[in-house]
Amino acid sequence: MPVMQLLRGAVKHAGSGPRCSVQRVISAARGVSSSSRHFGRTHPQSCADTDHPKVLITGGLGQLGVGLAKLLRRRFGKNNVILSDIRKPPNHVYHNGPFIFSDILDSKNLREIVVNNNISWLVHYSAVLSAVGENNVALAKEVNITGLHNILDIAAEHGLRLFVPSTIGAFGPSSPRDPAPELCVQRPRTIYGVSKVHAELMGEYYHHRYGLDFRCLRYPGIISADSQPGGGTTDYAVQMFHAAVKTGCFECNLRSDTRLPMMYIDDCLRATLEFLEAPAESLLSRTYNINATSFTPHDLVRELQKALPGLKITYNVDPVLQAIADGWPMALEDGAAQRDWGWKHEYDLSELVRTMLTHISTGNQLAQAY
Ligand SMILES: NC(=O)C1=CN([C@@H]2O[C@H](COP(=O)(O)OP(=O)(O)OC[C@H]3O[C@@H](n4cnc5c(N)ncnc54)[C@H](O)[C@@H]3O)[C@@H](O)[C@H]2O)C=CC1
Ligand SMILES: CC(=O)[C@H](N)C(=O)O
Repeated sequence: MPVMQLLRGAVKHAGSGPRCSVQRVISAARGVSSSSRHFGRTHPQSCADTDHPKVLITGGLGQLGVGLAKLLRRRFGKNNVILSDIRKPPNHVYHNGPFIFSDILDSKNLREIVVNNNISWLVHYSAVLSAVGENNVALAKEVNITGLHNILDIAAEHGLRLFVPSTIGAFGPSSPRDPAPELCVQRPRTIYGVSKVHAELMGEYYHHRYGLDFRCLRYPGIISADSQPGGGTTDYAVQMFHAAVKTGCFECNLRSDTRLPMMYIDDCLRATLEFLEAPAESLLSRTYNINATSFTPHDLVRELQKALPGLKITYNVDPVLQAIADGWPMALEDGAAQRDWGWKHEYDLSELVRTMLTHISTGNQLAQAY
């Protein structure tokens, strides 16, 4: 495909987009002049492959961002990974590496951050999750859809490698549930799910149309010990661990037989890094399922009671959350991720429970010691 034709397409796109200017695309195109780097169809390695990438993480103060920053900083160097969010970071985060304020709805500010810091990889974690989204649809639309549009445009203009997580919530009641394949009917009934299907499709469109190095993993519910979940349907599982250790009792808001795909945070973050580092030519797809374990509240209680026999659980089902969970898959089919970039999970339910209990108990002992 002649480069000029592609650039014309890019300029046309920029002119019609709400926040793109032709000037910016022309500047991007200048960087392309000797090859079809940014908007070409050749799907190039968009970061400096011989160097460490310079990574920006949006929404970095949520359940996943701080852990990912820690992992990426170990690999690429502390100053090459910038966390950002619209909230004030706790002291330990502030002192552990670069942090800046960034509202993804402010595309000018976002663009400045990308340019001034020479960003080459963007991990887009900002989002409003399923439970909060059903409570505030307008906010979910703004953050998950308008915010994503800003991110896509900036990533395409500046030739970034862009990672956007999707979720089990991108499937719905009419999707196959056990397991959900990579490609199937996706008709979610939450604004969160709809926005994530939109993100998958828009990212893939930008990849095919402009050569954006878009990468997307559908995460299961993530279980972590030292970061709190941000308002999702799978939050009960993380809360149950903390309550089990601290008080010995817990009221669960999902039915005891609700089976959902879950993953320990270390598996999730490792998957993200391995996928980000995978050579572009090995990726036959741009959106992959990843799977680890699946359990019900009842399974989790049984496993926890092996270590904490006195644990008492009651059920007070939230009908909104239950309806969401009932429309989600019980497991994800992740053969393509295994085949294309070598994905393999490490934590099954018993290993996950053992690790979580160790972390939470140690954290509590340390907290008591101070
Ligand atoms: N935690 C989980 O179980 C799963 C998470 N994911 C996805 O992974 C990503 C990260 O998830 P979590 O860390 O759990 O989310 P979270 O809800 O804990 O954190 C999201 C962060 O986004 C920030 N944010 C909200 N509005 C913003 C704005 N306008 N500008 C910049 N930041 C803004 C919030 O302040 C918050 O720190 C999300 O995209 C989520 O959909 C997908 C599947 C499972
Ligand atoms: C599975 C997710 O995407 C998230 N944890 C939620 O429950 O909304």
